[in-house]
Amino acid sequence: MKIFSAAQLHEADKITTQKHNITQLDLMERAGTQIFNWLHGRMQGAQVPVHIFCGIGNNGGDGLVVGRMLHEHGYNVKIYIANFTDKRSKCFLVNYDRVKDVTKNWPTLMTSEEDFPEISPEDIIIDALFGIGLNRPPEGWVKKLIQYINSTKSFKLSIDIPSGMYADKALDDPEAVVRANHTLAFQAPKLSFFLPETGKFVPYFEVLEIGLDPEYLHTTEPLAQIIAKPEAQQFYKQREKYAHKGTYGHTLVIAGSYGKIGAAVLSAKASYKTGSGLVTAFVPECGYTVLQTAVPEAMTLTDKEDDLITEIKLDFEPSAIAVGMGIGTKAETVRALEKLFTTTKSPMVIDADALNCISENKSLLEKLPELSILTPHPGELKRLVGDWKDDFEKLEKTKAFAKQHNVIIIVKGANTIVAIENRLYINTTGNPGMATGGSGDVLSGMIAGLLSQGYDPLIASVFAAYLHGSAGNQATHTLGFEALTASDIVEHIGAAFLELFAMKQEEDKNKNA
Ligand SMILES: NC(=O)C1=CN([C@@H]2O[C@H](COP(=O)(O)OP(=O)(O)OC[C@H]3O[C@@H](n4cnc5c(N)ncnc54)[C@H](O)[C@@H]3O)[C@@H](O)[C@H]2O)[C@@H](O)CC1
Ligand SMILES: Nc1ncnc2c1ncn2[C@@H]1O[C@H](COP(=O)(O)OP(=O)(O)O)[C@@H](O)[C@H]1O
Ligand SMILES: [K+]
Repeated sequence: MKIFSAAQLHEADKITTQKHNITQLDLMERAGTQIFNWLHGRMQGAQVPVHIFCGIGNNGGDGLVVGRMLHEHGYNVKIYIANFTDKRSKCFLVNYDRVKDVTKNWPTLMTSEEDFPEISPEDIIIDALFGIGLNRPPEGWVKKLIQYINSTKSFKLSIDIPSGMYADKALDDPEAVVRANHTLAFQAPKLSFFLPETGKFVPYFEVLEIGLDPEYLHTTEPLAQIIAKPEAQQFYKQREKYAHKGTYGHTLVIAGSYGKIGAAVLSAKASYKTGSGLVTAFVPECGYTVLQTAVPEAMTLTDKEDDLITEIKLDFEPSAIAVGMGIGTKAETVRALEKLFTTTKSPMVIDADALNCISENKSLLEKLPELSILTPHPGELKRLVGDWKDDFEKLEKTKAFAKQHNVIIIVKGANTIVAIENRLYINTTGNPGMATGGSGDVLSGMIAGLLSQGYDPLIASVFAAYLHGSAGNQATHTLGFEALTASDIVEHIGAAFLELFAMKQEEDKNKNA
């Protein structure tokens, strides 16, 4: 699914009305009807008071359509207009009159704090104050209205976007955003829903199709793409009946130092669990017995040094490499990395301390093989690309860096984001239980495992991020969040693959019935 900017959505709106011979008003009616259907399906006529707060733009217009329909279906609905200016949109005005025609009363106009209505905790609030047309932070009594709405215990449903938030830029005032329990977004989610500073205002959302011109949506380069199950299913490559272990590549995991050999264990296991045919771990001498015991399936090569990696000597050509987990940043290790970068032809995942080595020795950047996959968490990213003022600037800097150095960057976090050239892919799986030591090591092993099987670097990145989050989700079914560890993510990689097609099997069964 694609994510569009506010400007693109307004353009889609315009093109849809021109090409499909419908009016803006028809589109608003469709949008309002979708919201009404959503509510009606859940409320089934319940007489819970519904308070709809409308602004004076098209978001307010949507609120008026919903209010009229709720009234027509016998609901207990009250409509308020936050009349912060007289410059009302045309469609707003038509629907304002339609409400009067149906209810025989004008909606309640609010022009100051004195007009705020009483709201009981069990009432429902619909927030139609501002949509994607917000162009400055809400101020004065309108900000107070938002704070008043937030102070109630009522269930709050935002139309299109929580009022006070922008679709594609940073928040001006976090005190002036509706704290929606749920958001119903038209046609596509907004980029701000997925970034830590703004996403916290959108704990749950659903997308409602309103039939915008498919050609425009299909051909327009989006701000970002969402990777959910339908996309992930398309990435999967079926294993062949006559395959042998050589068919699925030989992954090399270069990881560990004294006290951090576990990083190599997790990564090597994750590569195998993701389907790599063979896995070799390259570790300092002190890791030999640990590896051979903890991952008997893996072959182990060791450095000549006991407690760190100083020279990577191999007796085979790996089909993919994951390097950096727990290796430290000592000068000898940096030299070993430099040699690896300049001599290897294998696709590579560069993680953790290898990234820190690069940050401290920027000349290494020029030596990175094309389309290497860098997997920084936010701290490592900052050291690579410099500080940012907000999440949106972080993404811009990340894209610029990826383009300049011809690499893929995986920005890890609650919504892991993959950047390549000017494009962004946003992962949708994962949970806060995965904020636990070693879970990143598992991800690098998984990416390398997919690379080894011949997945191209971009697909390996987005697919591994998806499967990693999905494995974490599967693990929570029996463990919850707190008890989840990186090893549990590894143990549930199989379940993540199975889950990928669980629905499909159900559908096939139904088809055959
Ligand atoms: N293609 C689409 O996406 C469609 C969008 N529709 C709705 O239209 C919305 C966008 O409508 P609009 O562009 O009219 O914008 P909004 O309804 O978001 O409101 C913008 C209005 O509020 C004013 N305003 C902005 N910031 C303000 C502030 N801080 N204080 C006071 N006034 C402020 C603006 O000057 C403008 O008059 C969408 O979010 C959606 O709800 C639907 O009606 C139909 C189709
Ligand atoms: N709140 C969260 N929701 C979803 N995924 C998360 C969350 N926190 C962390 N993760 C995932 O866990 C991994 C953590 O990686 P990292 O910080 O490198 O851990 P470590 O260095 O301990 O291996 C990343 O893949 C990240 O996306
Ligand atoms: K809104």
